[in-house]
Amino acid sequence: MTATLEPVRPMPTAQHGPLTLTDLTKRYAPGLPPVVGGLSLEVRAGELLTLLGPSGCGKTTTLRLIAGLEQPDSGSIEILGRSMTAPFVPPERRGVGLVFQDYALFPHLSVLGNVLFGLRHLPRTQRLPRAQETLALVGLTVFASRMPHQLSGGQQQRVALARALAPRPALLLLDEPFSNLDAQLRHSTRQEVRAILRQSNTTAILVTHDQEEALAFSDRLVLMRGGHIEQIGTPQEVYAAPRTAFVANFLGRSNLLSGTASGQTARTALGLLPLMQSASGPVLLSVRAEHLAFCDAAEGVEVRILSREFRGRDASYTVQLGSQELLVHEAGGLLRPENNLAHVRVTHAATVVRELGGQA
Ligand SMILES: Nc1ncnc2c1ncn2[C@@H]1O[C@H](COP(=O)(O)OP(=O)(O)OP(=O)(O)O)[C@@H](O)[C@H]1O
Repeated sequence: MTATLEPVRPMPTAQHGPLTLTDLTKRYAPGLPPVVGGLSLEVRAGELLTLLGPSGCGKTTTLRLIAGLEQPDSGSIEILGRSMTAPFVPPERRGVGLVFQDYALFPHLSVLGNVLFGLRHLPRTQRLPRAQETLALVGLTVFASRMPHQLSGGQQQRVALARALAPRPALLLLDEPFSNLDAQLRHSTRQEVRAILRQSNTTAILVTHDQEEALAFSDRLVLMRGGHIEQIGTPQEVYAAPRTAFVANFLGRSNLLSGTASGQTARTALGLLPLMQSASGPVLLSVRAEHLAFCDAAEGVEVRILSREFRGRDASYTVQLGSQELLVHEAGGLLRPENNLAHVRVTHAATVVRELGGQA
């Protein structure tokens, strides 16, 4: 992976980002709630953005709308400042590359043939150099004459990536591209693809329902729920400061705890907790499972260990505090027996996910 790929398309200006979605709405059937409802989003040049959310929240539909494979009911899509929706621009004229989970390589064409296929619009003399340059970018030069079935899943996915990148799209759309790969290959392919996109300064949108993938891959992630954006931000921002109980639970494991806030602290069943943001009155707080720690009796509150699970790098304990069950993650082995009393304390400031007296 030593080659670089110079963009030939006009670089987006401050006014013309690679993609702007405004109030995008899509219903598959009249009368039913929209699958994508009033979604607005600005994607920045060279950004790796992830659409993350539970099954059926509208991720793939959003991607298909951007690609032109579906038409929105209302709202607009602009790519490099050009409207795709008024009038409707067909997929092949959008300058958008697509990579799907099933690679969709042509089985009867070699690796080089697959990459050349997407370059038919170029003058003949430019096609071969461009295909070779792109194969070098994805580290597959030595496999150019192989047939797809002679490659591993990860290599096939890199061919699919090369085929999508070769025309130098303004925007690359990746729909669950790693989900057909086993755990180890999935991890290494994800890292390789990320490095390739960075190196070619490609703007890309990844769809996934895998939170670990979204956290590792994205510059910003968009957490979707029921066709709308629940929260958008860098992975660190969204993980550290979930704005709603849904986000807190979807991204990582959180405990939701009620309390009474007064400025930067709240009184809860776990004692007086520091808060990430100030609030007053009744609140719902999120406390990450890894922000609860077992401790000596003098430092924490008493809980009963109900069950435990070994997870490799840590152990997960379900403990009972009064009528509430809490999740505690502890690094190291499976050290604590079930059905025993223990003590826990909170090690980090809690996040206010809802002020119960006022607005959400
Ligand atoms: N062609 C279609 N006709 C009717 N309903 C559809 C169609 N495509 C998707 N849907 C419905 O729209 C909703 C959103 O689907 P979509 O595929 O966008 O979700 P998703 O977030 O990508 O889910 P997943 O992670 O399971 O792929 C789902 O309820 C789905 O059943």
